[in-house]
Amino acid sequence: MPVKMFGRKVEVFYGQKQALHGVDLEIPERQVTALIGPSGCGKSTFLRCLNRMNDTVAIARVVGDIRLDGEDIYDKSIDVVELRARVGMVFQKPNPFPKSIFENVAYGPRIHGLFKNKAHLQEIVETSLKRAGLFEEVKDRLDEPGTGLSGGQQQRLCIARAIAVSPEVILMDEPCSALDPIATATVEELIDELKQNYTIVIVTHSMQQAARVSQRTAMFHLGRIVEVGPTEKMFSNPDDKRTQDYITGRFG
Ligand SMILES: Nc1ncnc2c1ncn2[C@@H]1O[C@H](COP(=O)(O)OP(=O)(O)OP(=O)(O)O)[C@@H](O)[C@H]1O
Repeated sequence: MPVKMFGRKVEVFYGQKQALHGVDLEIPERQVTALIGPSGCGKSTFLRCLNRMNDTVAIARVVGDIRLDGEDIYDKSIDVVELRARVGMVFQKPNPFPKSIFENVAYGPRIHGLFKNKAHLQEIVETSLKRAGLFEEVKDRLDEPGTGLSGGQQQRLCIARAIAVSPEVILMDEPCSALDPIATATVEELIDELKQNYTIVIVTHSMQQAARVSQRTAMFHLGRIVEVGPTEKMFSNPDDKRTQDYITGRFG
């Protein structure tokens, strides 16, 4: 698999406190990479480096080399708005805008000027909702508020919103933690389908979820990656004792 993104010697500081220490990670194209590890080990911090979300945290400082298709995403020439369209994000808590279902998905294409005319915008919205596995459930009420959907539907709406700007990479920070088991299963199936077209990086606290949806897993501990490899191996025969202890529930 070609490498879509990589981080090399990534260090992140929040003020004086160092949250990541020399993290190296390659993200293969069109696969799902899971980031696991105990609370506070730096998973979300690393995820947020991949689309420069840490720029929004005043005290955060990122050091190291992070590349998308070989290009340094922290280079001065990089337009961060454009970067975040290429590397989209889905958050823990579904966060639809207080707008209609249609406008939630149309928002990105509107601000990025990605459509030729009204019919084209409609087509983008419909395709994105279909890819997010939500279209059939909402096609008759596209003008109703996105906030009126169920939690699982809202999260798929947020995935449709991310997809609408044709991202290459989708970052997901515990996307199912606010969902019930049925909605979680639907979103997990969706993630599995999405990897045909997108590179996905997911932070999860659920070992079962990491095992179900990812092909590659990176285990974080105290701001470092202690082990990374094919998910199957990580969960059946890990090399590092900390991985073994974590996946068997002995800590974290
Ligand atoms: N905005 C911030 N300001 C200060 N410290 C922060 C900030 N965000 C994260 N940290 C610290 O950085 C470290 C790593 O946090 P991070 O959220 O990346 O961990 P995590 O592995 O994603 O944890 P969790 O699984 O609990 O979400 C923690 O010690 C945390 O307290």
